[in-house]
Amino acid sequence: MTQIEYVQAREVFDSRGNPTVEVEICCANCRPGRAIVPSGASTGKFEAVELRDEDPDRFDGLGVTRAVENVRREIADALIGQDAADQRAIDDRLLELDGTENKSRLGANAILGASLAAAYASAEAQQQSPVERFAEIWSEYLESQTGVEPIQRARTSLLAKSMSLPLPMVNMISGGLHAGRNLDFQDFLILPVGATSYRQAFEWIVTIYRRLGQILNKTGHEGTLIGDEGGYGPKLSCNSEAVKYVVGAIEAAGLTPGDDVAIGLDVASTHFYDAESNTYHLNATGEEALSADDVINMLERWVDTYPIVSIEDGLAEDDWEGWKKLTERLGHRVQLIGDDLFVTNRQRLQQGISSQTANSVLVKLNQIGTLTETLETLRMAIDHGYWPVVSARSGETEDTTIADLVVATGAGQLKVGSVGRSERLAKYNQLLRLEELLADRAPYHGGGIFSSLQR
Ligand SMILES: O=C(O)[C@@H](CO)OP(=O)(O)O
Ligand SMILES: [Mg+2]
Repeated sequence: MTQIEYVQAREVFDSRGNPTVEVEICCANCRPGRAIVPSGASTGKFEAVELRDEDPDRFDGLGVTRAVENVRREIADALIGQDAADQRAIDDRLLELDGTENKSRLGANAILGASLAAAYASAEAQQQSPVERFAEIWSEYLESQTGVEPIQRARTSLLAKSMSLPLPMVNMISGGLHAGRNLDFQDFLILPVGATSYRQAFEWIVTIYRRLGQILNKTGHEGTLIGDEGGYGPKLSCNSEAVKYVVGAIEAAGLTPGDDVAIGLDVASTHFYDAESNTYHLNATGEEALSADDVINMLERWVDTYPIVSIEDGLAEDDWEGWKKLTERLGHRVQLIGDDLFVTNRQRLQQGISSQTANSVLVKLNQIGTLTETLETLRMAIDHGYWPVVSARSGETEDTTIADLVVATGAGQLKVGSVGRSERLAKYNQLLRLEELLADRAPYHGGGIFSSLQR
C-alpha cells in the first residue's frame, strides 16, 4: 500500500523569483505527496550543495533543470518500488545513490525534495495529516536510537517530550543580504515569550508589526519597504537604532518589552567577516573594523541595555575561538544560535557540543538535505541541552513542511520571517490551524523554554 509507484519533479519558483525544485511521489492508487525545496541567500559555506544549472542565459545561472532531471531519472529509478513509509531506508537510499559528502552530485535540492515528498506520499497512502506523519517518523526515529548520554538535558527539558506549538521568532526589521545591506545585522526579531497561546502570540506579533510600520512612516523611514523575509527594510543610522524602533513598537502595541515580548537578533556575521584579517566590518552604518572581542563587548552591552533573549551567528562560521568566548560571556544569559556555524550538520554540532560552543542550533532541512539527517541533528541538540530552532530560508514557497515538523517534533521554536509576505504566513497560518486541531495534544510553552536563562 505504501510502495512508491511514481516520482515526478519540476522547476517551480520561490519568493525571490528564483527557480527551485518541486517533487511529487505517489504510492499505488493515492494522491501525490508533494514538497518544494527552499533556498537561502546568506548561506553557510558548509551547507549541502544546491545544484544549479549555471547556464547564464536562464535565470542568471540559477535554473534547476539538472536537479529536476536527477529526480526524474536516477532518483525515480532508485525509489520506485521502495516503501515510502520507511523514511530511514528512503533517505539511506538517497545518500548512497548520491555518494558524496555534501550531496553535490545529485544536488541537496533534488535529494531533499524526494525525501520530503516520500514522507508526504506515505501520509497520503495511510490517510494521515502531515503533522501526524511527521510525529510518527519522529517517534520511530527516537525509538530506534539508544545509548545517547544526556549531558545537560535539563536546559531543554520542555522539548520534544511530545508535540507542541512553537514560540515564533519573527523578523520585524531586515538588514544584511536580505535587504540590500541597509544595515549590517540581518534580522531584528521579536519573541512573544509572555503569550499564553500561539494565537495570542501571533496576534501580538501582527499588532507590533503594524505599529512598527506606522512608527517608521512617521519618522520618515518608509515603513512600507520590506526585505526578502517580509521585515521592514529601512535605512537607519546604526544597527542599534533598529532595536530601539522594535522596542518602541512593542510598547506602542501596549505590551511590555522583555516580559511580554523579547528581542532576538540574527547578526549573520559570517557575511561581514574578513577571515584574512580576522575582523568584522560594519560597513552599512559606518566604516568600522572590529575584532571578535569588540563584537562580543558590543553584544554584551546590547544584552545589558535591551531585552534580548536570543542571538544567532554573533560570530562567523569559522571563528570557533571567538564563538567559544562569546558562549562563556553570554551563554548563561541568552540563547546563542549557531546557523552558519552548524549548518544543521551533526559533525559540526558535535564539535560545538564537545567544545561547549553556542547553546542552540538552527535547523534547516535544506542545509543538510534529508528528513532523517535533520531529525538526527534535532535529536543530538535536545540530548545535549541545545535549544533547536526550526527555520525557513529567505527564499521560500507555499510549502508548509516546517510548520508541521516543528509541531510534530516539539522542537519548541520556529523562525520563518515576517508577516509581510504570504510564503511566511502560509506557515504561521498552518500553526493556527494546528493549534485548533490538536488542542491539548500540542501545548504552547512559549517563553517557558527559556526558564534556565539568567535574565
Ligand atoms: O540566516 C538565516 O537564518 C536564514 C533565514 O533567515 O537566511 P538564509 O535563508 O538567507 O540563509
Ligand atoms: Mg541565520
